[in-house]
Amino acid sequence: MPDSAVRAPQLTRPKVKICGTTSVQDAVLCTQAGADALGFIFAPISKRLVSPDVAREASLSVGLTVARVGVFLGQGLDEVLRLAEASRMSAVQLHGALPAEFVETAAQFYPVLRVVKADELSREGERWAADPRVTLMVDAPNPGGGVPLEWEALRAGWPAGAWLAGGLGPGNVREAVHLLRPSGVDAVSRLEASPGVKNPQAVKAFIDAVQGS
Ligand SMILES: O=C(O)c1ccccc1NCC(=O)[C@H](O)[C@H](O)COP(=O)(O)O
Repeated sequence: MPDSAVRAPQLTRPKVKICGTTSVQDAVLCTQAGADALGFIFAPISKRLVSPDVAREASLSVGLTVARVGVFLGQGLDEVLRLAEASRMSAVQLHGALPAEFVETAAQFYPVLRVVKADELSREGERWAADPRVTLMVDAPNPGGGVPLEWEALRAGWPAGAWLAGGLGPGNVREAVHLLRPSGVDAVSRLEASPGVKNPQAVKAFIDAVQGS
């Protein structure tokens, strides 16, 4: 059966989040290329770690309509909220094994992009389905690792509204969007010249590919 016979056509294109912003210059570059959201990584283990001061300046440089998402892994709630506030984030992205209460409390302050692994999707999808403050994002086990997921295997249980990350780039994002119809896509590794530094051509090609999908 052709794909068009089993799925309604997507009426709106997925939002595009470009992660790992470490400079004002790259924040402006991604915004001008058409990004809907920029990710700023505050997880200390990341090779794309950004300081709150730079994130704040970048956040204030991109105008009203671009979301600024603070990315956290292995950090306490106090630290998440403190860094998000200091750097003028408009949302938080929470990785790792966390109790639902953690996510719930964070959602009282910021919209949450809750990152889950493929095998957590069903349980977490049910948990947050009725909560508009929490959006699920499915990512590879190693965030920022540039490794794509098995999209076909995700199709059957894909929840409405979920976002997709993991090894997306200009060359494969159209296929992923076609298969899963995510509400948003997120990428970093395949859009960089080096860790933490964007490749302008790759950023533009990625956003253009999503907008044309
Ligand atoms: O990218 C990192 O270094 C990182 C480190 C720790 C936690 C999260 C991290 N990235 C989060 C993202 O949102 C990435 O864009 C996402 O994992 C996709 O990355 P990639 O597969 O490289 O496109």
